[in-house]
Amino acid sequence: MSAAEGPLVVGVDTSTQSTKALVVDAATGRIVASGQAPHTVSSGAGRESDPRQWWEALCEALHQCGDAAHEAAAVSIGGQQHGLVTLDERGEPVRPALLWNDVRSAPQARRLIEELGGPKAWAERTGSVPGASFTVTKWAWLAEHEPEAVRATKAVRLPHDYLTERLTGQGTTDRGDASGTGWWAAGTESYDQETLAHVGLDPALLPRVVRPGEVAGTVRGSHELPFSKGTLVAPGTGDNAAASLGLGLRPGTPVLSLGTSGTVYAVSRRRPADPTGTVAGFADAHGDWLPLACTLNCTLAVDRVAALLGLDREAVEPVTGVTLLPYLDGERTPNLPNASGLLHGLRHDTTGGQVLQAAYDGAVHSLLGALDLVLDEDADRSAPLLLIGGGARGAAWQQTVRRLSGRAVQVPEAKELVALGAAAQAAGVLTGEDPAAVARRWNTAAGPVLDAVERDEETLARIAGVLSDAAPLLERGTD
Ligand SMILES: Nc1ncnc2c1ncn2[C@@H]1O[C@H](COP(=O)(O)OP(=O)(O)O)[C@@H](O)[C@H]1O
Ligand SMILES: O=C(CO)[C@@H](O)[C@H](O)COP(=O)(O)O
Repeated sequence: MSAAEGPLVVGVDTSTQSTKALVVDAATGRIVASGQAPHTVSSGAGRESDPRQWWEALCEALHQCGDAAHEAAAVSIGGQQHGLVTLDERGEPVRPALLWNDVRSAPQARRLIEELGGPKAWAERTGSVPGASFTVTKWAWLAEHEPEAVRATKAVRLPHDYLTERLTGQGTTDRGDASGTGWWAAGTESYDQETLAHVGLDPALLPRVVRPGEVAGTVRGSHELPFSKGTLVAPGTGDNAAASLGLGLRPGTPVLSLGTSGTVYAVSRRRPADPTGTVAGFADAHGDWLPLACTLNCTLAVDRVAALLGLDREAVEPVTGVTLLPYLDGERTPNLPNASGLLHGLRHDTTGGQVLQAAYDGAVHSLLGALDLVLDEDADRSAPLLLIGGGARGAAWQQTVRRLSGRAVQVPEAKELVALGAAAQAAGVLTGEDPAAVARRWNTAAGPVLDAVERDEETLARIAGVLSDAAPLLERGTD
């Protein structure tokens, strides 16, 4: 391994299933060392994780990076969005964090939309119509179901804030992650006092919103971490905003991310406000906007179907009449929080491989339905879709996206774009450079382009038909 040409920076991705850390040469983008450690998520009624596990996973991932992490001059954390972290007066979690894919707060979401002016008013004020993923609905759920936990809460954080604060000792967040709470006003770029008062959350419990490019703090002395005391800490951001930095995205280029969540998004110069709620009007970590649609069921749901069938995830066969809506966790796009998975069209000659392909088709259909909605009128609709996230490595995912989108697909060779985006942000606070320009200099989006194929309109129409016909069942759920 040759010596680094520039200072070293650390980028972290603390997502739903694991925490990954990269030590990167800020001059070239070369990955000098990496580490990864898993987390557990509860199953059953909700989706929860103990934030202390994220910290332990961060320490483990950094230790795997060895001496390189110790030499780093700056660090930044990208993390799963929306999760509600409640801390007591000692900074310890009051209870496990409620995660983005916990749909128990769907009734609170409906109620808050109604009580605070309806969907259009919400979209104009906060950029988004909140669904069960948004932090504000989780806080309302907690107030209703565990008032003692709310009373014990002395600080409210998002997942990336929690880890950043454990590094610096200061409560901070950034505009990208704050925009997914539902209590951040997109027009004024500040906490929305009316919403906070309505849900009984004291603004003093919230972190300071650090500006893009500003230093959030420095690493305080810690025996657990390989960092040197005084290492700069960048603002960090939500994982989708971090990946958009990591790709060096310019406005109008579409991204499709296949991880625990499926997301489709693009950077925009215009502040989004979609009153249908399909597109969340997030801020990015850069000063622009990140209109985004998200599904709850992506790689984990399809892997679960493969496991049920006893098949390898690549063992797909072409489908004719089978439809599978893989809404194992309920769904957010379309907004069906009570839904469960639905299989239609089974015949004696249907094979397991066809059922598996139908699961991929169902997962991708939801994302592609939102693709045009996240793009500005002036976006280039023939540009290749950038395909990222763990699923982008899989041939079945790649072929399904190609066939159902009818677009060329580019698969960046860089695997960890969230962690790379965080590293680019860390490099930015160190050198004063624009982090997206850092990522472009690192050439992170480079990768093979798979040509466009004819769009499979028949499959898209069949899935849309089943979705529409099954609406009452999907809305009702199984309880
Ligand atoms: N080679 C592969 N082919 C298809 N899917 C893969 C491959 N490698 C990883 N995955 C999927 O990627 C997922 C993890 O993706 P990742 O983007 O890291 O998730 P998250 O950020 O939500 O924790 C796993 O659920 C797994 O199904
Ligand atoms: O809720 C959203 C976006 O709004 C999700 O994209 C989460 O941010 C979780 O991301 P992954 O763990 O799937 O990367």
